[in-house]
Amino acid sequence: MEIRIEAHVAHVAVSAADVLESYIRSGPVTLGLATGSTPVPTYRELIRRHREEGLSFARSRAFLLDEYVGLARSHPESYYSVIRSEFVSHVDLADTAVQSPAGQATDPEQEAARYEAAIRSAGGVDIQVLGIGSNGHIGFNEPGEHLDSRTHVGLLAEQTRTDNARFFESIDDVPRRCITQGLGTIREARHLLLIATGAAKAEALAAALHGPITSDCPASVLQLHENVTVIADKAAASRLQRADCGAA
Ligand SMILES: N[C@@H]1[C@@H](O)[C@H](O)[C@@H](COP(=O)(O)O)O[C@@H]1O
Repeated sequence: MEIRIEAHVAHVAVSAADVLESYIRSGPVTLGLATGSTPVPTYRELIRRHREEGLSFARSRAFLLDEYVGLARSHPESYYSVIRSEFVSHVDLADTAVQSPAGQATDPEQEAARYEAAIRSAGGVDIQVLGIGSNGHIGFNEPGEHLDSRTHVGLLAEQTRTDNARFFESIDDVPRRCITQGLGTIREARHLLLIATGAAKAEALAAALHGPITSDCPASVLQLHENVTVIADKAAASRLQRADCGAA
């Protein structure tokens, strides 16, 4: 596992964009994209490189990690909409090349199985961007999730609904269910790129990287993967062990 600790969020974005750019330039690539606020500066940096440096996504395709159940795709907070407004619509990544679970499917369980199969038949994800929830979730795999789980319908933890209420008018508008790639699905990506910024992530990041591998902290499955890059700002890294901080 490589851990990079950067002084500022802007440096985190540059560092994460560097990792992604090396894949994007290398040929056809399948990106795993995350939503949430953490990767937004990284996406902005990639958009800048597209506009100013000719970075092309024409040979890329992408799968999203997760989606709320019950929100129409047209809802501004559906992850289908968010990834387009924050990233995809600003670069030459074809809209049809970006897949996500359909949160309004009449049978969400069947949709989860379809999405899992779609990722597999595309040959899997080359590089998966991940954020981390303040409770240690990745995707929407909440504490208690089986470490080998596949794409499934899940319930959002109350902590997650509280954290995400800022994107909605009130907490009552935050969906209670989701379709998320499972921890086993995420672990099959060939490279995991976890981005963490801000003091609110410090506890969860330390538990994920240094604590026991346990479903109490879903992000601890990163310790089971051979190719992981963690990029954090100083605030998020403040609880990491001294050796990691010294290596930065
Ligand atoms: N499902 C998403 C995750 O994919 C994201 O990584 C995490 C952290 O979000 P943020 O980056 O906004 O802190 O929670 C959200 O609910």
